[in-house]
Amino acid sequence: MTETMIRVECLEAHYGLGQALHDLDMHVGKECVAVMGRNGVGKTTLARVLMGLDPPQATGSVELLGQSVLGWPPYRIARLGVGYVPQGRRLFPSLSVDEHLQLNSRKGPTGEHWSTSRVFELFPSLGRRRKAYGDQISGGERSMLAIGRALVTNPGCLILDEPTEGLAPAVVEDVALSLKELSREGVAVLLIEQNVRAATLAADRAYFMSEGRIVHETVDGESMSDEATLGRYLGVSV
Ligand SMILES: Nc1ncnc2c1ncn2[C@@H]1O[C@H](COP(=O)(O)OP(=O)(O)OP(=O)(O)O)[C@@H](O)[C@H]1O
Repeated sequence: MTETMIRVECLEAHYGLGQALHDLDMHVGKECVAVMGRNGVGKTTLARVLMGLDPPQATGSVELLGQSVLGWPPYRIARLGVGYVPQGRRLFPSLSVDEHLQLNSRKGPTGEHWSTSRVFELFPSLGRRRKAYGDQISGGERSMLAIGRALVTNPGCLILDEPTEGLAPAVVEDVALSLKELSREGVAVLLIEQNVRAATLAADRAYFMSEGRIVHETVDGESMSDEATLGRYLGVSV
């Protein structure tokens, strides 16, 4: 058992009177763990709670990199060494690709391993668009930039909300394998995914969510792309 980098206990989250998360427990060590589930089951809500984003309102316990962070503002959680790739990417139209990366580059819990040039090695097509602005790049390039922007903070823990959405299959594989590699380097990676291929390639194990609850957790040796599991929790066939 590796050191626990993300620990969630008895987590509940509400949007006003509506409850989106129920009694969630999960833990992530220096590994890549996928969170899977259909649309609307609460995956983004979980990411927002971990990052301190409001709404929703949350109760319970969230420990990131050894600190109890529930109630902390997002900037403080980011400074602790938690990288975040939001759904929708949140890029700035008036900043170039280069500027997005330069603004976020810093030494983090894992040192200075991820530089701008290493991001461009990972995503060569993004490197060819380095002078383009945030609103001039394709959906796939936006995903790559959002991931790169999180990587250059050299996070100890990385939370990604459907990072492969909109990416071509070959790039999905590159991203998934680089997330796996990242986890091998000691980063805790929480990968929210609906792309089964990406999750299977990147993650060591998976939690499946339904209606705001964790309804299944893969056990040692259990495949997360098992046909019955995917049919039951994602409604897809392989
Ligand atoms: N800002 C909000 N205000 C009120 N309810 C919300 C808000 N955001 C999400 N919800 C509700 O919370 C529940 C969980 O939504 P969430 O976005 O976390 O699901 P998800 O699994 O990430 O879905 P998707 O894969 O479609 O992004 C849904 O019922 C959704 O309608």
